Order: sequence, then structure tokens, then C-alpha cells
Amino acid sequence: MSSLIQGCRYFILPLLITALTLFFIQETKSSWQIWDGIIEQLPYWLLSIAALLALQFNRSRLAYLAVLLLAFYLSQHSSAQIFLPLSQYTTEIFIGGTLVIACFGFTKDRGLLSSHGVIRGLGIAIGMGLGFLWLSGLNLYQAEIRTALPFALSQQFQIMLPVYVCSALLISRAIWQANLVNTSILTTLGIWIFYYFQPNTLPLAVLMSSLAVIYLFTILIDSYFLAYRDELTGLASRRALYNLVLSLGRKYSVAMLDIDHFKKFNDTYGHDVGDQVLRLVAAKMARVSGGGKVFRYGGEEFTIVFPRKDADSILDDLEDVRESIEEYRIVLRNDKRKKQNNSQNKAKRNKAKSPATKTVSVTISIGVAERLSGETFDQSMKRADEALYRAKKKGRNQTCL
Ligand SMILES: Nc1nc2c(ncn2[C@@H]2O[C@H](COP(=O)(O)OP(=O)(O)OP(=O)(O)O)[C@@H](O)[C@H]2O)c(=O)[nH]1
Repeated sequence: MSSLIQGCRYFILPLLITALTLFFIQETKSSWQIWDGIIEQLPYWLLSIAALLALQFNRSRLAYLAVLLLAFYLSQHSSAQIFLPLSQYTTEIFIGGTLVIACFGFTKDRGLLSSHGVIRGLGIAIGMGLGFLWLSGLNLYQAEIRTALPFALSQQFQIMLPVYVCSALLISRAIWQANLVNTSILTTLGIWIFYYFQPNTLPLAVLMSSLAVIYLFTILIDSYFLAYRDELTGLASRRALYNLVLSLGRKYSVAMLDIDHFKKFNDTYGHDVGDQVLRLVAAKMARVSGGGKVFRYGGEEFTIVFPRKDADSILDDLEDVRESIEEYRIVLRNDKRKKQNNSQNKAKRNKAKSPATKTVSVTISIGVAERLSGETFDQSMKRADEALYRAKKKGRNQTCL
């Protein structure tokens, strides 16, 4: 999957959906305000469920955030005496919360009941403490700051500086490493900032409930990808193939594709380069025409299923894939060779001027079978596998029926 598609799918699209949903909720305020009593209770339930599910699915950062938001909601919603003093420190809590949310964008999901849990707990306390320190430091040293800075910065700008920095860092993080968890953390920061500056636009209960729903969706979609996507190539996995089989009609064709001499390739260039090639080959296969659905069957074997197609009608589509892979020149970075040369002889190296890159190519063999009357999917696959074996026997880099 190209990084552009990944960016749209995991970054722009979720942010757009969230913004539109919040806009819609705000516009329809009059119709749901009668449910105020229920809405006020929703964050307790939704954030608790989100925290529990996040823990269950090892998304500990979302679990932490859900618990922290729950605590924040409780402090704002409850009339208990112990929360009263907090109302004097709104900005400190806002800055501290911003630092904590931003930190979650740069840490990994780790077990809660481990040494990492203790470190995170400490990190949260330090983050909140820094919020207080920042403001008291600014107040204490305002005169010194003014004389030390050559340009005039408004006090409001100085107070909000950590918020600007954290927002910029989290946005770049969510762009460079586009995934749903990073986007959820960025959304949390967005809503956190929105509530601080616009506390009366939408009730806190609605904002907190929306965040809980975002976490739940993130956990659900992430788990789906974990179960049905191959991590290395991004293609659908063998489990997804057997899911598709359940909905396949009586007419279909299936193709088995295998990279030729891949063991030798791995032995020559190393497993890492092998992985790189698997990804590139998978990307070429994913572009197959004719309505083919591509799966990584396992190792260097792939399966393409063509629902409602007979074998003759898909041969051209498969040949296109085979040729595109055969013609593809894969560029390898030659770091190893460069290092070797460095350690040998500088003068020799300069003379040799060995190129920093090298191109390689691979070929694939394909076996095709069309479903025969009364045949199960496994039987069709077996015949496709036999056809693949024939393609290998005949000299590889070809398609056999
Ligand atoms: N790099 C890498 N190699 C893999 C992966 N999965 C399987 N392989 C390698 O793929 C190779 C498959 O080798 P074989 O089944 O002997 O087949 P082959 O060398 O491709 O030979 P033919 O299929 O007969 O053309 C083995 O060396 C595996 O280690 C993977 O995820 N990454």
C-alpha cells in the first residue's frame, strides 16, 4: 500500500469523519438536548468500556488515555468537595494534560501491570507537574524573560508555547507514521484543546463520549487488520481467503503464484532484502485486473481468486502480473559493499567507484484452475497448485492451466 493511501486511510479520513460528526452533533443540538440526563452518564460507561477493551487488545496507550479522561470528566462533572480546588488550576491542568497526551504519541503500547506501568504512572505525574511548573516559572521569571528575549512575545503565547510545540510534534508523528492509534491520540489532543478554548460549544459529556467511540473504533478496526492482514506485505491473509470462500458462488477461478528460486535469492542477498522483494512483488500482484482478490497464502506463495470468472478469461490478467514482475528492476542499496570498501583501502575505493546501488529482478510461476462442478474450494486450490508445479517443471516464469 502506498504511503499516500495509508496516509489518507489512517490520518486524513478519520480526522475528517470526526470533524464532520462533531459538526453534525453541534448542528443538531436542539434534538438531542432533551436526553441530557442520559448523555451525562455516557462517558462513564463508554470510557470504561474503551479502557477495558484497549487493555484486552494490548492498546495500553488508549487505555491510559481513557482512564485519564474518565478522571478528568469525573473532576468536572462531580460536585464532590475534593475536586473544588482544581477549578483554580484550569490552565495548569490543560498544559499538563497536553504534555501527557503528546507523550503518549511517542511511546509504545506496553503491559500495564509491569515496570512500564510504573514508569508511565510516573511520566503522567511528571507531565502534570510540568504544567504547574511552566506557569509558575513564567510568573516568577517574567521580568527576566522579557529582558532576555530580543523579540516581544505576548504572555498568552508564552503560556501556550508547550501546546503549539506538542501539537506540531503530534501532527508530524501522525503524518510520518500514519496509523489509527496515532490519529486517535492526535484527535484526543485536538478535542482537549477545543474544549479549553470553546468550553460552551459542545458539552464535555459529548466530547468525552465521542473520544470513547473513536477509541472503540480504533481497537475494532486495528484488531480486524491484525487478524485478516498480512503484516509484511499488507495483503489480505490466508484467514481472510477462507472468509471469502464462505461467500464465493459456484463459478470462480483460482490462481496460485510462487516466486521462482526464492531460497537462492534469500541466500544470496539476505532475508531482509528477501522481505523487501516480497513487499514489492505483493504490490505488483495487488494491481491485478479482472476483479482478482489477492492473498498472501504463506511464505513466498500467493493466491488470487477471481469470483464469477472462468480460467480462459483471466489468463491475460495473470500474464500482465507475471510480466510486470519480470520487468521490474528492484533497486537494492549496497551499504554492505560500501562498508567493506571503506575498511579495505581508501585509494582503491576511490578508483573502483563501486556503485551505491544494484538492481535485481525476480520472476514468478503461476498455476490456474477453474472450479469444476461439485468441487470444493480446497479441491480447486489443489488443482491450481498442481498447475503451478507444472509451470515450475516447464522452466518457471510462466502460467499453466
Ligand atoms: N525473506 C523471506 N523469505 C521467506 C519468507 N517466507 C518464506 N521465505 C523463503 O522462501 C524460500 C522458499 O524456498 P523454496 O520453497 O525451496 O522454493 P524456491 O527456492 O522459491 O524454489 P522454487 O519455488 O522451486 O522456484 C525459503 O528460503 C524461505 O525461507 C519471508 O517472509 N521472507
